[in-house]
Amino acid sequence: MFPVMIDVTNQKIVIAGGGPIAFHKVENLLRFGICAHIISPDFHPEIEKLAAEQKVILHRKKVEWDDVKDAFLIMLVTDDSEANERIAGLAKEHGKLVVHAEQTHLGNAQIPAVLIRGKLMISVSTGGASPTLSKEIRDQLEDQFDERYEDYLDFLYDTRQYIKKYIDSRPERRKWLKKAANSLYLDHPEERERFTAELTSAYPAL
Ligand SMILES: C[C@@]1(CC(=O)O)C2=NC(=C\c3[nH]c(c(CCC(=O)O)c3CC(=O)O)Cc3[nH]c(c(CC(=O)O)c3CCC(=O)O)/C=C3\N/C(=C\2)[C@@H](CCC(=O)O)[C@]3(C)CC(=O)O)/[C@H]1CCC(=O)O
Ligand SMILES: NC(=O)c1ccc[n+]([C@@H]2O[C@H](COP(=O)([O-])OP(=O)(O)OC[C@H]3O[C@@H](n4cnc5c(N)ncnc54)[C@H](O)[C@@H]3O)[C@@H](O)[C@H]2O)c1
Repeated sequence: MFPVMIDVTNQKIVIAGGGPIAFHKVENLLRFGICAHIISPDFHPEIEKLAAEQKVILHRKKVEWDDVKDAFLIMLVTDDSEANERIAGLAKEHGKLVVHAEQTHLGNAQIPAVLIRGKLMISVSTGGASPTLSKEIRDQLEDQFDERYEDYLDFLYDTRQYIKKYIDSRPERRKWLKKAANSLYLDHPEERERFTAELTSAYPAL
C-alpha cells in the first residue's frame, strides 16, 4: 500500500450497498464535501434522510458494472460477496480505485482513520489488521494535535506562499521555511506577526 492524497473534486464516487457500513462511509465522505452515488436495492433510513437533503444520490437497484464504470473511486459494501468480487475485479482491470470492505486483497485501496486540523491531516492505517486500533491511535493524537494547529497551519501556508513568491535563492528559501516551522509560532501566536514583519522587511512584496 502506498499512501497518497488525492484531489477528488468533480470526481464520481460510488458506494455499492446501502446498509449501516455504507452510511458510515457516506458520513466520512460528507466531511470532505463529497456527494456520493449509492447503488442498492434498499437503503438504511439515515441514508434516505441524507438523500432527502440532497447530500447523496440514490440508485435503487443491484449494482452492475455499468453503474460504476465512470466512477473514479468505488466502495463495495454490499453483503453480496459475488457482486463485490466481480465489480472489484473489473474495477482493477480498468485501473480504478476500489475499496473491497470485506476482502481487502480483492480491492486496491483502503480507508484510513483521519484526524483533521484545518490543513493538517493525519491518517492512520493498520492495513486491515485492526481498524479499532487505527481509530484508537487517531483518538490519542487528538490531544497532541489540538485546535491550535488550524491557525498555525494557515500561518505556515501563507508564509510559504510568500516565501515562494518573493525569495528566489533556494538556500534563503529553506532558511526562512525552516525558521517558520519552529514550534515557537505554534505555542505563541503573537510571535507570528514579528516573524512576518521580519520576513517582509528582508524581502518586501514587489
Ligand atoms: C479506519 C476506518 C475508516 C472508515 O471506514 O471510515 C475503517 N474501519 C473503521 C472502523 C471499524 N471497522 C470495523 C470496526 C469493528 C471492530 C474491528 O473490526 O476492529 C471498526 C471500529 C469501530 O467502528 O469502532 C469492522 C471492519 N472493518 C473492516 C472489516 C472487514 C474485514 O476486516 O474483514 C470489518 C468487519 C470485521 C468483522 O466484523 O468481521 C475493514 C476495513 N475497515 C477499514 C477502515 C479498512 C482498514 C483500515 C485499517 O486497518 O486501518 C478496511 C480493511 C477496508 C475499508 O473499509 O476501507 C474506520 C474507523 C474510522 C473512524 O472512526 O474515524
Ligand atoms: N469496512 C468496514 O468498516 C466494515 C465493517 C463491518 C462490515 N463490513 C463489511 O461491509 C459489508 C456491508 O456491511 P453492512 O453491515 O452494511 O451490511 P448489510 O447486510 O446491513 O447491508 C448490505 C447492503 O447491501 C445491499 N446489497 C445486497 N446485494 C447488493 C447488490 N448486488 N448490489 C447493491 N447492493 C446490494 C443490501 O440491500 C444492503 O443495503 C459486509 O460485507 C461486511 O462484512 C465492513
